[in-house]
Amino acid sequence: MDKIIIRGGEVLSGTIEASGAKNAALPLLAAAILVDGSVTYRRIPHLKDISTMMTLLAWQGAEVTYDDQHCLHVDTRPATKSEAPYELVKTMRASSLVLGPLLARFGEAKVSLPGGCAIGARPIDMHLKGLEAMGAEIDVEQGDIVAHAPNGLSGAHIVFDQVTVTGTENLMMAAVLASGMTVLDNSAREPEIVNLADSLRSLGADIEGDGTNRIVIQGVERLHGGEMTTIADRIEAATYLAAGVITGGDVTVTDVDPSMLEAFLARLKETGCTVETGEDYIRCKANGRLKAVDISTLPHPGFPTDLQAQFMALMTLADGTSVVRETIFENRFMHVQELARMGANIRLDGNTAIVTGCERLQGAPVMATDLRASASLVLAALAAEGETVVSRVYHIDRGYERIEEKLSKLGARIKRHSVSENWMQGARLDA
Ligand SMILES: CC(=O)N[C@H]1[C@@H](OP(=O)(O)OP(=O)(O)OC[C@H]2O[C@@H](n3ccc(=O)[nH]c3=O)[C@H](O)[C@@H]2O)O[C@H](CO)[C@@H](O)[C@@H]1O
Ligand SMILES: C=C(OP(=O)(O)O)C(=O)O
Repeated sequence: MDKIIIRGGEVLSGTIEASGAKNAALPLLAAAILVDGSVTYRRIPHLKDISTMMTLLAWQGAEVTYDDQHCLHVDTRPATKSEAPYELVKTMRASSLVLGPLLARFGEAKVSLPGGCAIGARPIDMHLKGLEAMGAEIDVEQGDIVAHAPNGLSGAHIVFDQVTVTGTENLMMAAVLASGMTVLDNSAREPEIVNLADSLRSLGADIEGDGTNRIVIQGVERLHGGEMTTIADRIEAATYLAAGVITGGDVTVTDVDPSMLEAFLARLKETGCTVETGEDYIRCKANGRLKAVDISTLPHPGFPTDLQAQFMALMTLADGTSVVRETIFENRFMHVQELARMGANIRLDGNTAIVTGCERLQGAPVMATDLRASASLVLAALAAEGETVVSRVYHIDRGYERIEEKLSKLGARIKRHSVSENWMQGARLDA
């Protein structure tokens, strides 16, 4: 288990490129199961969840080859297994994404249920209800979802009770090869869903309305091979912009479409930062102490839950009191206690955190508990006085490609140590 050591107090400035998005690349990779041909993937981030998905596809019998770190080829035509076993997918929440594609392709699937995680329950009942409406028979046996559609899937009208990102992706993929028309109402509108729909269309799928509440899919006989390119990781981009702002700096992230981050950038402007955007870049510059701003997480185009922890880190040093409301995940406040160890003043009340900005944070040993909670600790550490040691950084590695390298490029003093080394002796950055 690696640790990241940060000596705070450096003002970050400069320019970095956004990586491809984990949350877009995973559904694109799952979609390979539907394709009767070879798919070339571009801008695939080098992350643990991605290698888990590739291992799964290879285990099912697909040919998976790397061109370089960010480009790979997947051909699922040789695949014969319609399963996603626990041992292979237990660390990847997105394992449920292969359920729709496997069922569409093989008429059967056995997929290990994603467990709960630190941020809360991760139910998939709406995915299952949708697949049943399309003709599947589904049982849960010993932690696995066992699904059959011996006569194939048929189009259906599905109204989601609640906006679900993975649910929308799963049913959209299942519907692409189903017979007839599927209508998905109250669909999620995240940019990652548009990325998936665009990619599937380029391989022959008939999908309309992605990016809106209603998606209409007319099933087709087959998808042909081709290319899929992952969109920029908007959450990663926003995290680096926040790193600039929390240290009083000026950071530009390139290769990212700013329209994906409107809610976040609007709140950042309210804190008093200067935000400049171009077609494919975002620049944020701090102008003195941030002002406190309230946020409430919502499905896209609302403020993303995946940025709640990072925004809270900014608010720990803001002038005034901000109210942070989490409406998507009941337990996504694991960072609060760790931020408190660094001197933050945060009171929890149900799904709301009341953050009273303080003058300074102090470095401390802290523990990462989930992906974005870890990012918030890194942000706090960059602004804190002294040294912070963040342990359990495997959480960060699920979503941030080369984080030390990127932050170092912006001027941060950050280093990774593996516990196999004597990190207590070798870790200090003040040499
Ligand atoms: C709407 C939303 O912001 N979704 C976030 C969610 O996506 P993810 O796809 O993981 O989760 P969903 O969008 O499906 O879940 C949204 C909400 O619906 C509930 N639910 C979902 C499916 C289901 O069958 N039954 C059910 O009750 C969940 O408990 C949650 O409260 O986590 C990802 C990782 O942090 C984020 O990138 C997504 O932005
Ligand atoms: C929690 C996240 O991912 P996952 O759904 O893979 O757990 C995230 O991307 O913030």
